[in-house]
Amino acid sequence: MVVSSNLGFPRIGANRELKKLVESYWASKINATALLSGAANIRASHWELQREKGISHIPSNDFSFYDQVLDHIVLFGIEPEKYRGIPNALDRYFAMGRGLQRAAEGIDVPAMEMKKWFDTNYHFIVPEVSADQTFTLSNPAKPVVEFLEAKEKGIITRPVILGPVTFLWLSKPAKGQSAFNQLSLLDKLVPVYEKLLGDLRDAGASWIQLDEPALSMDLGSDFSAPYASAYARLSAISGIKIIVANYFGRIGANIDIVAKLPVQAIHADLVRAPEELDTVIEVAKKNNLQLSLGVVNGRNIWKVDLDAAIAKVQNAVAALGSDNVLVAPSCSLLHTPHSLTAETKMSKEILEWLAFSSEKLSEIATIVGVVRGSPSAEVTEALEANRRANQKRKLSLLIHDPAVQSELSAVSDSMFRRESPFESRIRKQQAHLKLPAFPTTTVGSFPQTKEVRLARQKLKSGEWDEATYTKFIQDETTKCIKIQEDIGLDVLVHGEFERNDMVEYFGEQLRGYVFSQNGWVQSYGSRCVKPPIIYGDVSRPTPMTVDWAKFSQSKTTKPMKGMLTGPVTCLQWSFVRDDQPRRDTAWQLALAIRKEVQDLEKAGISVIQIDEPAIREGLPLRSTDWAEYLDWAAKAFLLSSTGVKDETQIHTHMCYSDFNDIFETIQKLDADVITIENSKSDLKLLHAFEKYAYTNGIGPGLYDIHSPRVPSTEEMADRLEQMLKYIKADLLWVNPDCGLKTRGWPETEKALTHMVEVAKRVRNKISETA
Ligand SMILES: CN1c2c(nc(N)[nH]c2=O)NC[C@@H]1CNc1ccc(C(=O)N[C@@H](CCC(=O)N[C@@H](CCC(=O)N[C@@H](CCC(=O)O)C(=O)O)C(=O)O)C(=O)O)cc1
Ligand SMILES: N[C@@H](CCS)C(=O)O
Ligand SMILES: [Zn+2]
Repeated sequence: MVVSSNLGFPRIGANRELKKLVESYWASKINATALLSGAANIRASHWELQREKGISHIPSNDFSFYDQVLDHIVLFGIEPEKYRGIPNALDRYFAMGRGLQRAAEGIDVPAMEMKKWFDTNYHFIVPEVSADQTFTLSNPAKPVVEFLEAKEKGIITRPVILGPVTFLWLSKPAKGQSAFNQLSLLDKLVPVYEKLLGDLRDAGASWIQLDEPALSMDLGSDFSAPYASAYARLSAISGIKIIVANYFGRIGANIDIVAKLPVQAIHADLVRAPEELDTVIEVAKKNNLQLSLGVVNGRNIWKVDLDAAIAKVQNAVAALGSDNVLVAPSCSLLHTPHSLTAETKMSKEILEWLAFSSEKLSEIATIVGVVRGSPSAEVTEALEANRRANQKRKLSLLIHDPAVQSELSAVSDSMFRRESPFESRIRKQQAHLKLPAFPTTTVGSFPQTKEVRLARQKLKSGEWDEATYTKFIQDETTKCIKIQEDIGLDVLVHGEFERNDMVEYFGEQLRGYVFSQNGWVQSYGSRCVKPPIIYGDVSRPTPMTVDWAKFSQSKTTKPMKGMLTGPVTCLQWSFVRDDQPRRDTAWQLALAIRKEVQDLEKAGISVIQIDEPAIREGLPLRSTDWAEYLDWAAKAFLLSSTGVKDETQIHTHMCYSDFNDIFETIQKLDADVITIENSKSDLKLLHAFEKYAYTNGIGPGLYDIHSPRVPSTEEMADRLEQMLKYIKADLLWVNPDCGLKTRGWPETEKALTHMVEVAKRVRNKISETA
């Protein structure tokens, strides 16, 4: 019988209960017991929900207090040395995620590096391994504990574990270690998996899901033998069935690796790679494998086309037999919100086109109900409702806007270029901005305190009127500007207090977008985002940020940056329509932002930052697809940014990624200044400058903003010294890694004071030696 299955459920809870629990624990408002029991309640309700929805293979160990990769670091006993002195296991765990500073106990540890999880907006903690690394299974082991927890509730789950090859592929050499082939550690890691799988079997598990999304990447033949040998050992464990899950992309040439895996089932992402259906069926048939078909999109929120999905499943059933087919989401549902239940305010017409995680489970159950034959009345009605909804979406008058389409077709080459090259622009800009050497700035946001968030909640609930809210935000902005002046920063920002989020805020003001009330998705740790939804052609009915920019500039004589989110980031961090190429949507966004940039310039704003933190994240997983993406993505940024005079200084900002791969594209964006994350990745970014002589202004972040830890002046001065080895002094800016919205005020002021002190020191040093 065809099996309904799930690869992972969003862990934050229907109303972000996990976020609230974890943050209360960090603030010492609840103790560990309350945290643990709250978490157990969340897990129980998710397992129950999946059972009610009719899912047979329900995942466990998809829950995490911070990040699933961090969980594996603990599971395999490879916490870096510097955290081992922290006595309490939970505090040690969180310290790795977010750093810990407890002066009284002499504890001062930074967070481990965080990176984007493949091409998603989820961030994972990067495991650190040394060439002589040893691994031990933690006791108790989290996957076993959570399996037993579900079993006690009568649910036999399918534990989800990150596969050994992907785990090592994601890891990096520990600090101080020179590069080595992490795969060489596989032989030492596999015994830990053997023990874990054996323990899970003894606990009563029959299926285990090993996630190997590295199979979506360009791996090369070096990976073939390690995959084969690791999985040969794991499949020798009797009494357990293994499903290897690939997601986020096509398997491509790695199909040769997959075909040799001696496991019981494979999962393929047929949303990202629909063209691979025949290939995976063939491989499954030849190798006597069960096949899990990822036919419901785990990365987007549109209702599935049930007929198309059913046809794919029927194909597989015809070839493999119904006992060998599983129906699944394309990837874990971690990347879509919990459920549509709370959406009471969205346009009914659009709401009907959507499916969040819970609704996706129903879609899976419906597919299975149909392919099993003799569908119930409920299944038949679900199928018909799906057909009606998708048909209505196709024909809806809300989607197409001829004005936007004609503007898009009128885009010309000159709209991708500034008037003059950087060398002459920067002279004109400097004549008017008169900035010192090593100008100091910040990336945009300042602490989004509880008060700021509550103010917005009061506005939403009607407790405050618009005028009261605006006055509150104006006061916050004014205070923030004064603080920056007191600290001595050179180019100021308004602090972004009026924004709930850097993408959602724009989504709320653009046509072609709707936003949800409760469509939260985990971004990292306890932090969530509510991606707005692009359902149609995008345009800007009225200026979006000009009033705030004018207000802020009026409060200071220093340059105030206009602050916008770039088109690729708006695209990447929204749920995007799937009925036209992403390029077209990005360029529509770019045209809207271009108008905003021009309006800011007209309003007297002479420095405008267009953030593109997600440009690297959008890079396709396979390098053969890079050139096409990079071309349209760079053009989207250029389209948004080049419609201004030479005198207007365009900044951009990037974070959360390894940028070495796209350095040439960063140069092509031709921003006058880029502030770019750098501090957590051990200055790896700077090595790119050995290859490429970057020609425009650049501020590699001097400190990590994800941790409440205050970096010392010396620490940042050292970093700046390092940077000077790679970057010409007259191009170098001094700034943090990213915006400060997640920080508190006390640490923000201290850290920025140290940072400005560093800039002053280096200016003095340079003028002494001149
Ligand atoms: C820069 N980053 C961003 C990414 N993606 C985005 N879409 N946006 C980003 O900024 N990806 C990469 C990184 C990830 N980094 C972060 C950093 C910080 C957050 C974050 O702080 N998220 C907030 C939610 C932000 C938000 O939308 N706030 C709203 C609603 C706030 C709220 O929860 N209100 C409460 C009431 C008030 C209260 O009690 O606090 C409620 O409704 O119950 C707002 O400000 O109005 C978070 O809290 O997680 C995300 C990604
Ligand atoms: N301007 C934004 C960029 C974050 S990536 C901020 O400062 O929060
Ligand atoms: Zn950033």
